This record gives sequence, structure tokens and C-alpha cells, in this order.
Amino acid sequence: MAISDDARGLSIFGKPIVPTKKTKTTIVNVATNMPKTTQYPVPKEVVDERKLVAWTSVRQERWEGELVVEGEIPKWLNGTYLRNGPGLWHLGDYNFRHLFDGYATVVRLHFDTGRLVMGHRQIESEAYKAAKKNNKLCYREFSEVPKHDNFLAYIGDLANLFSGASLTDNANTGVVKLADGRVVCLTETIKGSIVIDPNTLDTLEKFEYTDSWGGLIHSAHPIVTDSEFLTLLPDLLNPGYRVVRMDPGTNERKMIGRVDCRGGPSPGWVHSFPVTEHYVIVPEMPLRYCAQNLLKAEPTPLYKFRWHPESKGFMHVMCKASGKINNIYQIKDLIVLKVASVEVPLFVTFHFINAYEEKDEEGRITGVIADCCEHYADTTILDNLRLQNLRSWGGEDVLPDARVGRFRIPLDGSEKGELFAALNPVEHGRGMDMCSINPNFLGKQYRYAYACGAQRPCNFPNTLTKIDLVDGKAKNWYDEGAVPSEPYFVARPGATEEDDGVVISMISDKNGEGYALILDGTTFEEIARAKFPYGLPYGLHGCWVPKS
Ligand SMILES: CC(=O)/C=C/C=C(C)/C=C/C1=C(C)CCCC1(C)C
Ligand SMILES: CC(/C=C/C=O)=C\C=C\C=O
Ligand SMILES: [Fe+2]
Repeated sequence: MAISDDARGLSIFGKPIVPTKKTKTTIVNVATNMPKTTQYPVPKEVVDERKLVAWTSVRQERWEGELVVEGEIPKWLNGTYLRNGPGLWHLGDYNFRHLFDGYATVVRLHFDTGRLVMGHRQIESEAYKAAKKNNKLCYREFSEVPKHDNFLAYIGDLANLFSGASLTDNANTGVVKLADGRVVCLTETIKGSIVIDPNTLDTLEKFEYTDSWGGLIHSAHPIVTDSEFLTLLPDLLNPGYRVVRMDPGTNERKMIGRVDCRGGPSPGWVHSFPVTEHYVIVPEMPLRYCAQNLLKAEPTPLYKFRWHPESKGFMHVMCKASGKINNIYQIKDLIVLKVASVEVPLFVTFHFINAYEEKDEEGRITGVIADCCEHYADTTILDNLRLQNLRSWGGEDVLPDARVGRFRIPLDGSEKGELFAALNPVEHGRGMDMCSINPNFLGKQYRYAYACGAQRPCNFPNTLTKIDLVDGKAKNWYDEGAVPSEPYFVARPGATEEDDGVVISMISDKNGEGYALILDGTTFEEIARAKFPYGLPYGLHGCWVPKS
């Protein structure tokens, strides 16, 4: 294996390279069940001392090198963890506004019999290349819109919005490994699907869908397994969603079925969605795409979306085999499959955790359970993710509450489903987002979820938390002032227990430094960490590429 241990690369867009202090961090396992009233703001001196590396642009285009490992990485952990995220938030002196605007930075942790090589690199999207070349924003990002020199240019840009030409391809949300081995970085625009090399992090090509579904947007979180790729294509013209499947080795999405919206002027935002063994669950969230906001030059507090409580929330259950959602009975492999479309309480979620089918004593499916990181139907979290807000924390407890929201969708023809907290949110500090599960339990009854919770006061989820959905308990990892990224579970080969494996996260700490962290999946204790040469910005979602 070729290992380079030098930091090579360029500083980007003129950002200075600032040396970081060497300080040891203290790890505390916390109990987060302090009542709100006994929590105090973090003292100003402590807040002022914190470096904001999580919310600071990555300092150079790329780096690769072997890391020194403290502790022991299990010898069975062989493969590559890739994590994508919006890591570059400025162009010259111009600072982007929202976390989701940044140009994609992919980080790679390559594990080989106890050794660890880290690399990071910018994705060479058209949007990123054009920004570098022209030193200005050239495509419409999540909240940022290019400025126009004159009225004609503005009209041209509006026309380009409808064709999709002016939309970004900045693939900064996640990265998936398809069953055929291709590794694709994704965002919510369909054109922002970009194939990368998981070893060199080279940008290889645009992932071209060869079907003719058209449309501009899809779910940022497709469901990817060894046999398929499922995603949702919101239909903004005739409000609804197409549920599509793509087979390994192809670029063609075939339609499983279509769901019409039951409320509102447009489909609800589908950042993610869950599946069970037999069903695709299509959430219809009252936070809906909004054409007027899409046209605005300045961001609204809800960006390209609008909150429509009057339109209600719904969960649709589509049979994977037939594409049907109406409440009829179907015989497939002698199982009676019932499907449903129910009204549910208002909800706000980015991320579904998992879903599964509930059965009675005879093994008949009676309902569907779908779990998500739910923000109590409060949309303010979206605006809280503005960089200014993340960077200007004064020590107050300002992170809105979130919970593991559990939908119960009856399949007996009832018109309504339920939504409740799957465990007491105090267990995880009333913060909850950025989740993963053991992928072998996708769509099946499961017990454990890994996510970011809160040790309050805070303005962003700041703990790693292991949720036990059976006992209703959580184990929390916390490093004062640190921002951990999504905990990612990798199962030990041959494991029979659901939590037998490790959890990987990357930490941006309060000293401006950063490290890869490996926790034991069962005990949730740290087993290894490896310091990065410098702190890295916060990142969103990752995937595991096992050693071939
Ligand atoms: C980083 C993340 O989680 C989400 C990124 C979302 C993006 C880039 C959304 C972009 C969009 C446009 C540029 C116009 C159309 C609507 C929408 C999909 C929100
Ligand atoms: C980071 C985040 C929410 C944090 C809230 O508590 C959401 C990210 C969404 C995109 O992937
Ligand atoms: Fe996401």
C-alpha cells in the first residue's frame, strides 16, 4: 500500500493556513437526564476560547497520509469509510450563508489491519470548477443564488432554473456505494450525482441517468443495498412522488409506482424516506417545496420550502412488488400484503432511521413502524443551520428539541396513523439527528440506532448517542466543545448480535483540531482515535466500502 505522510495540497480561495494548538481532550461519558432548569449557560470565557473548525472552510484542496492511532483498531475492520459534506463555504471574501451551501469535501478513512490512512479532497463538480475559475458563485446552491450583472442575465437565469441549467451539481450531501461497486456522491439535485474513485477521491464523471424521467430533484438519501437502489422523484408539476428502482450495473431508473399528494400545492420535502421488507414508505411532510421561494434571489427563513400545516401530513405505504398504495389485499408468496395511505400528526424530519413491519401472532402484517429524527413539527432547525448562527454561539441552550419520532401506520384500513417518541428524549439530551443503524437490519425489526444527541446547553447536536429502542435507554459520548459527525455503524464480519461492530465518527474539536474516533458498538466506549494533521469541517453522511 502506498502511503504518503506529507501534507500536500493548495490553500483554496486564499484562506490562510492557521496552525492548531496541541491540547489533550477529555472524554466524559455523560448522563443527559438533567432537568432543563438546572442547566447553566456555558461561561463566556469558555465559549470565546473555542475554535470553530467545524464551521470553517477546509484549509486545502487535498491531503493524504497515515495517522498515528491511539488505542487499537480491530484487525477485522478492513475497508474504507467515506464521508461527504459541504466543507468549503467561501469564495474569496464572500462567505456563504447556510451549512448546506458549501462545496463538497469528501474525507476518506482507509482501515487496513489496524492501520489508518486519511485523505480528503474537494469534489470537482461543475459548480465548484466554475466558482474557482470565475471566483464567484455561478450556480444556484441551497440558499445562495448567483448575482446578475443586468436584467437580461436575470431573465436568462430564470429560464435556466426551469431547465435545471442554473441549478447546482455540488454533490455535498452524501456518498453511496452501489451494488456494482461504483461510488456516487449525491445532493438533492439530480444533476449533482457524481462518480468518484474511493481510493484516490478523483472525480471520475457525472452519473448520467439513462431513463427519461426527467425532473430536477430527488431524495438526497436513496436506499442502497446489494440488490437495488431505490429513490423518490418528487413531481412538482402534478404534486406527487415517483418511486423508482435502479438495478446494479445500470443507470436506468424504472418506476415502481406513483403516489399523488393528498394535501398542499406541492410535494413535501423528501430529504430521506424509509423502507420495510415489502414496502416503500413515502412521507408527505407539510414542509413542502415552494415554487415562489425557488424564484427568490434572497433566501427566506425556510429557503426553497414553505410550511403548510393546513395541508396536513401523510404517510403512504407502497407495495414494492406492485407499486400500489390503495388499501387492497394482494397475494404475493402467500403473504397477504396490505397497503395504506394515512394522515399523521404534523412532523418535521430530515432523516428517517429505519422502518419495519409489525406482525400479529399468526405472522400477518398489521402495521408499519417508521422511525425518524423528528423536530416536533418545528421548522426552525433549518434556519438554525445558518453558518452565522453556528459560528456565533454565546453559550445559551438554543438547539431546538428533537426526538426519535415513531410513526405507527395501521394496515387495517384506518385513516389515521400515530406519531410519538420512541423513548424519553431526555435520554439523548433532547437532541436527535444524523442517524445510522446496522445495515443488516434495514427494513427489519431492529433495536439499536446511532445518532447525534445533545449535552445541553448547546446550539448543535454535540454527542454521539447509542439508542436502545427496546429498553428505551441511550448511551452518550461527549467531548466538551467538540462537534462529532454522524456516527456510522460497521458490523463485525460474522457477527450475530445487532450491535457487534464499531461506530466511526469524525470529530472537530474545540481546539481547532480533529480526529477519527472508533467506538465499540456494544459498550459505546472509545477503542481508538487518530488525530488529523489539522481540524476538518463538519461533514454529513458516509458509506462503507469493504476491502474487496
Ligand atoms: C446538504 C444538504 O443536505 C442539502 C442540500 C440541498 C440542496 C443543494 C438543494 C437544492 C435545491 C435547489 C438548488 C433548487 C431546487 C430545490 C432544492 C432541491 C432545495
Ligand atoms: C445537521 C442536520 C441537523 C441537525 C439538527 O439538529 C441536518 C442535516 C441534514 C442534511 O443531511
Ligand atoms: Fe441528510
